[in-house]
Amino acid sequence: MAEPLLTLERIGKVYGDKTALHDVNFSIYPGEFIALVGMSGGGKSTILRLIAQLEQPTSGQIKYADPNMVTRVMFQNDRLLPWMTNVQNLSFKSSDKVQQARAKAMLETVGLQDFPDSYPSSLSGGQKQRLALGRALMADPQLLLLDEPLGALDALTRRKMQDSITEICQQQHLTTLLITHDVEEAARMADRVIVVKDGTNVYEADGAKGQDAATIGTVSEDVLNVILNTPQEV
Ligand SMILES: Nc1ncnc2c1ncn2[C@@H]1O[C@H](COP(=O)(O)OP(=O)(O)OP(=O)(O)O)[C@@H](O)[C@H]1O
Repeated sequence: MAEPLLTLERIGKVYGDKTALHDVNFSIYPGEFIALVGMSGGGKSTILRLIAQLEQPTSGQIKYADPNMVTRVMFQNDRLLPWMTNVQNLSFKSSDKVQQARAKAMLETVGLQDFPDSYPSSLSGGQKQRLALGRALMADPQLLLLDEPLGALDALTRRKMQDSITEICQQQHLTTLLITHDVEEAARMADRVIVVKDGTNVYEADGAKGQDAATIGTVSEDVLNVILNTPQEV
């Protein structure tokens, strides 16, 4: 197996008198799609912020294969720039021809090639998230972090976006970490599903990416049981 892109070792995070994380341990390997699932308040977003180096752990360490690893985060809120056109949101109005060509190609990758010159306000919720994904990918991240990116979408759009994101991540050979409350989403999209509960990773299952509905259902049920009832130490 390849060397991990990063490894969390005995990670703890304390805010004042609140322990958000204690003893989190897992590795992320190149090219894999991991989903972190669990109930609200379990510590998923804190893990993501530590991996993105937006905050430092209180104890333990994160070992990065490349200390200058490029990460990008995609949030539920698209954070697009409303005064720029769609293509400008990707090129940041760069006059560099290569950057402009990359932005156009990226619009195609995320399925928005027909709307380069309109503004984000004219896009649907799903399309805005596609553009936000494209913007994150413009940085060529070694690790893509998805923080509940589909949480605000209606059920049908959400389903379509799950498939699109999985496909794009696979095509681009991205390493991806998804945070979601939605156990079925995790099972459908991920190679590996990690359950985070009460500040620690309590369970891990193979995901059902690219598999049939029955397999997705079995994985979801298994993971849901752990979240609701029967924690086991990894
Ligand atoms: N900046 C902070 N200051 C104080 N407590 C915090 C801070 N950030 C997180 N916490 C606490 O740490 C715990 C874990 O929060 P975290 O947001 O990581 O959980 P989560 O699983 O991502 O939840 P959600 O799914 O609701 O985002 C919670 O009890 C939360 O209140």
